[in-house]
Amino acid sequence: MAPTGMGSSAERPYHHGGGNSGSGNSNGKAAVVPAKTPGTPRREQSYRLEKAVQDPGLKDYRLGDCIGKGAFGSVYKAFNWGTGEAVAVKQIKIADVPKSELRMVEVEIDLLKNLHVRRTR
Ligand SMILES: Nc1ncnc2c1ncn2[C@@H]1O[C@H](COP(=O)(O)OP(=O)(O)OP(=O)(O)O)[C@@H](O)[C@H]1O
Repeated sequence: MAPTGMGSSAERPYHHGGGNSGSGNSNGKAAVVPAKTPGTPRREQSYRLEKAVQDPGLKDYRLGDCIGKGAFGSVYKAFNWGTGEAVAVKQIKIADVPKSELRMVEVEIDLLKNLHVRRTR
């Protein structure tokens, strides 16, 4: 995510929703969004063993288990040290994104930045 230790293939964090987490580097992007409400279908089991790269730009967050995978990235459980908020961090390896899809990824990131999901209980 995007969060961590990066060359051109590394991922840079890009986050929102609960904290002041730094800027990361310029090679990848990550988004931090509130975790979905309980009961939302997830694919947690299959990704338990995959570990997130703890990007310095996400120093305010502790990244945990991988809870899902999309076309270009992985989503991890995360915890905001400052607020105690549980969030989901999506890491996208920019090097893996075809140039023709980059714009779409940027649009998704903008959407996620403005997304605020509240727990219902
Ligand atoms: N905020 C969230 N809380 C909990 N789980 C999430 C959250 N966001 C994503 N996930 C999980 O991570 C998976 C991957 O999400 P991601 O947004 O990367 O891809 P997608 O939208 O499902 O697929 P694609 O990348 O093909 O569009 C989701 O299917 C879901 O299981």
